[in-house]
Amino acid sequence: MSMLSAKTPRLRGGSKSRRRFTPPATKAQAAAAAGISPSGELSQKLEHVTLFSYLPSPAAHKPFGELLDEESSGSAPAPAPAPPQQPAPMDADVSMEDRDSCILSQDFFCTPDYLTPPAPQLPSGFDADKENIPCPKSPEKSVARSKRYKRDCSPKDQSAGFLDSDDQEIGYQEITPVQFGLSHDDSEEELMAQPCSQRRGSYVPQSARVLRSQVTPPPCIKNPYNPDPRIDDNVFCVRQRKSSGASPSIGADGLSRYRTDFHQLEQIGCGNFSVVFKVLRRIEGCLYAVKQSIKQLHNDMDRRLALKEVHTLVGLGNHENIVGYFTSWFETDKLYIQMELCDRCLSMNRDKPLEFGDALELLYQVCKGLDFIHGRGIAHLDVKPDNIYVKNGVYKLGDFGCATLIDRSLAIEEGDSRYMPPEMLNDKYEHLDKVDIFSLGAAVYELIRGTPLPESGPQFASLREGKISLLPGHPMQFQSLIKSMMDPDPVRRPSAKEILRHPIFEKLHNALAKK
Ligand SMILES: Nc1ncnc2c1ncn2[C@@H]1O[C@H](COP(=O)(O)OP(=O)(O)OP(=O)(O)O)[C@@H](O)[C@H]1O
Ligand SMILES: [Mg+2]
Repeated sequence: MSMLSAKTPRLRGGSKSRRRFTPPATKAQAAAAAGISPSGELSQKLEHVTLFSYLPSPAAHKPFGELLDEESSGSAPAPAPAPPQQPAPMDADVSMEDRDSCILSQDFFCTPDYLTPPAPQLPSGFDADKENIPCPKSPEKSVARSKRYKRDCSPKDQSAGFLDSDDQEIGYQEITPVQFGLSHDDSEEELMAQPCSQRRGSYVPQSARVLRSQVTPPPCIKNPYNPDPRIDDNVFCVRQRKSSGASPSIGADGLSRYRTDFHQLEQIGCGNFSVVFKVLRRIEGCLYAVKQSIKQLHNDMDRRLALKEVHTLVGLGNHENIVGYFTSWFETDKLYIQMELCDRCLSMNRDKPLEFGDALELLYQVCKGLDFIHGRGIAHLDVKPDNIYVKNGVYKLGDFGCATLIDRSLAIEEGDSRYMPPEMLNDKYEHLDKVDIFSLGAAVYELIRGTPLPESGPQFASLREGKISLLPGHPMQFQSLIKSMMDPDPVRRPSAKEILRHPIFEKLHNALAKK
């Protein structure tokens, strides 16, 4: 009986859905690795975050709204008598979680959202009836990576995608965003400022708003050692219309780090969870890609899930065939990841089938990337043309949002079902490295044929039974390699290392050796 007939393949809300599986026996380890335990990674990975223990006063634990109530009514209840000194709770996990959430909501996300006003702005005729006091809206719960939807975010629709996401946050937070002085390279900030300036009940003090309106982001500085022809020289000519005073430090006091450090050029991509922009780092005069989460990450769990990608990239280190990582930070409840800028991803120009030479090169280089990550005990789990980028002819694996440990000690999140092997559909996770091999085989197969892989139906099933159509114009040796990568049995699929040693790459090896 084939693996597929053992269990009907499930469709997960379309090809883009992801499922999360946490092995019951390893949940505690997963939590520890996610930084929930006292020895978790979070404190080590985020340079500016210190997860030390605050010993907050009872007031410090009060919800923001309650503190506002007390201040505004001027009748803060007398503080409760100090409780007798209690020994620290024995449940280390619980206490650590408390401490984390305390830090995460203040120190960690040092953004305008968390500025505490000197007094709330109450409507006139306030009658001291507490129930009538306007409070900030409660955050809506969101799940970082479970609700997948793909918005129309073609690179042409750049501003729409960006403003749309910002509108959401403005609408929800009722906060005046950073308003830089408007210079002609900042039309986007100008647009952001408009709806907010008309809002009532902002929780940002007037003085802070005035200060921000006088701040202009630092200019972009040309780097003479990096004459990048992709950068339009006009970017460097933008003059500051207003003086910002000590502009280099403005990122630290709640002002936008993104806008302070980067000049946004254009949107270059969009996934189910993120929008990616081509940016110029002002101080360096160099181009980067900055990936910004679409959804606001309101709660700790969302933020930890989003950080998985960052932690994987940091854990992996550098490799030519893995997209380069620089830094990351949270801002307005979104995660920003600064990465190496690539020219495009492979799903662009998909209408033109990949030629044999290019397919071979692609297979070889991505296998080198996979061999590197598998060697470090990590599986990508979302290998597909969308997540393979090209830069100067070099193929790079990106989007580590689904990556996990091969030993299954972390939660497993499935990637795009079009490239998913049969064992994943049957909840068999014993050979996670071979999941990547199947997905790469399927991606190359799709790119060679030039037609999208099915999301369901008989063709979807037969591909997972090892029945792949002939690829005219491609050597049989190559076709059988692709077929072996898509073998229904993960054990029979070659490893990345074995693929790299395949005789078909001999010519490539020789060419490389001659260089
Ligand atoms: N470093 C980069 N350089 C150039 N383009 C990039 C880069 N990173 C991402 N992109 C583009 O942005 C798109 C979306 O990025 P990414 O896949 O990381 O987002 P995602 O929301 O995690 O996607 P998914 O829907 O696959 O989960 C990519 O398909 C690619 O076109
Ligand atoms: Mg992606």
